[in-house]
Amino acid sequence: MTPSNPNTETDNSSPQEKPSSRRVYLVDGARTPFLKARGRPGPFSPVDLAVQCGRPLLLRQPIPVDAYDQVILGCVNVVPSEMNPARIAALRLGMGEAMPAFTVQINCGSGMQSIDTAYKYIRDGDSDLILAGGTDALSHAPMVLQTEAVEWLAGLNAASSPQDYVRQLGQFSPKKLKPEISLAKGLTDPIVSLSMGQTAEVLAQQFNISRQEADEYAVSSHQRLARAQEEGWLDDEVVPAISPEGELFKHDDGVRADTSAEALAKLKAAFEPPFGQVTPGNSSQVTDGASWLILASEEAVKKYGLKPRAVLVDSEWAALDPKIMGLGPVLSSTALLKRHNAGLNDIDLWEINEAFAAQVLACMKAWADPEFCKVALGLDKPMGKLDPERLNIDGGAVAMGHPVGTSGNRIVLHLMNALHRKGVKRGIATECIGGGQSGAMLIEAV
Ligand SMILES: CC(=O)SCCNC(=O)CCNC(=O)[C@H](O)C(C)(C)COP(=O)(O)OP(=O)(O)OC[C@H]1O[C@@H](n2cnc3c(N)ncnc32)[C@H](O)[C@@H]1OP(=O)(O)O
Repeated sequence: MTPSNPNTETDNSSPQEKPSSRRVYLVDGARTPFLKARGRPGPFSPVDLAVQCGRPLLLRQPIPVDAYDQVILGCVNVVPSEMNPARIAALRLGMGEAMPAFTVQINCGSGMQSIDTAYKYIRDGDSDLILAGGTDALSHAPMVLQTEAVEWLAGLNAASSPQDYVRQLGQFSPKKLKPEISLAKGLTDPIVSLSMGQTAEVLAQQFNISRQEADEYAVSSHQRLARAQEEGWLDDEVVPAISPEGELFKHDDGVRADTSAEALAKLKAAFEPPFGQVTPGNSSQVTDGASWLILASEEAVKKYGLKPRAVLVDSEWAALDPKIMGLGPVLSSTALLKRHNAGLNDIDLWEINEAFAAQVLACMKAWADPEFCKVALGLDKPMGKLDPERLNIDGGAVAMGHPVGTSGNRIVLHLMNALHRKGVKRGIATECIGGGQSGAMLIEAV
């Protein structure tokens, strides 16, 4: 199974030929700690999370909060009490009644889509300052009644006589009231009827990824994140969150510094029991969290005396068979690399969102596979081996979790900070997207 969608064909124009008339800067960003969903609604709704990290971010920049042109927020699991969370967040952040704000949803790409939309508004001269983010509280994903239960309740409401009412009551069975968890539905592709975890199993098979390889990758994700927390490398990026009850959350709480390949080997397959490779230990965790980035034009940088951290150089989206959605990063980022005449290791740092350990490993193997590169990417020779020391250097979603509408934003935010810490220039952040899409962004530290 190899992608061959014409949308993945790269255009060979140089970056100068794109209509990029204005530079777009990434000025600053912040996120909440990522909090593991533990079977009941967590302390924060999607908007609460966005406000928790948005407020300190806005306060630490010398920009009046009403000077932004707009607010764009990715969110997958919008809760019914927070329709258009972007606008609610903007108002709760005190950005003023006149602040336009809209929400974008492209599954796991939502937090990156908000950045890309902001980038294009600024690049094309329509805006100068945009707050772009992502938020999701997966622990708040609603439980929904099955159609049978809804029909029964409708019948009860429509009863026109006491006899009708009693007859309808007689149709009741407790089984009807068993709720459907909307999250499990949302994480299943409706076109190919595979859960996201099953799509990772497809890739593990196709690229011969062993359980051990996936588990070892997962251990390294935990170790890298634990180290980054210990060394304070996330202190600029993660702002503490305080619940209405006064509980303080300071760190991503899914990390397990003490995990080991031996412990992971004991876990049962989560999606294809009993023989599948994908387990709770080598999957991204189901999590709540939010992230924001401030994007600005050169004019806004000068006007407010901002100190930008990176330039957003270029972005790319790709689409492919939903069954192999996890290979999306290979398509979108190879298109970026081609356009900028770069190889995998010409990029100093990579963030590939860790939907599943096997999925990230499949991307690496696809780039090294001559047949895949020929058929799917139109290349005479393979892209080669991406140096693992350049990839997800401070861990990823396997260790910290994956609030789906947020992660695309988080990886760009973290890449910007990691480029600075390491004193290097170019980075690509890329992610797969349920439904068979992918986004990639090339940024350069300034
Ligand atoms: C485009 C995209 O991005 S697609 C991706 C979208 N996101 C997803 O699909 C989410 C994927 N992940 C999931 O669905 C869930 O995490 C699942 C189903 C894999 C696992 O869910 P849960 O069973 O709730 O996981 P949980 O964290 O409780 O772990 C289950 C067990 O494994 C153990 N475990 C998990 N990780 C580790 C670890 N690193 N080390 C040791 N034990 C571990 C837990 O302790 C737990 O054991 P227990 O039952 O004895 O307490």
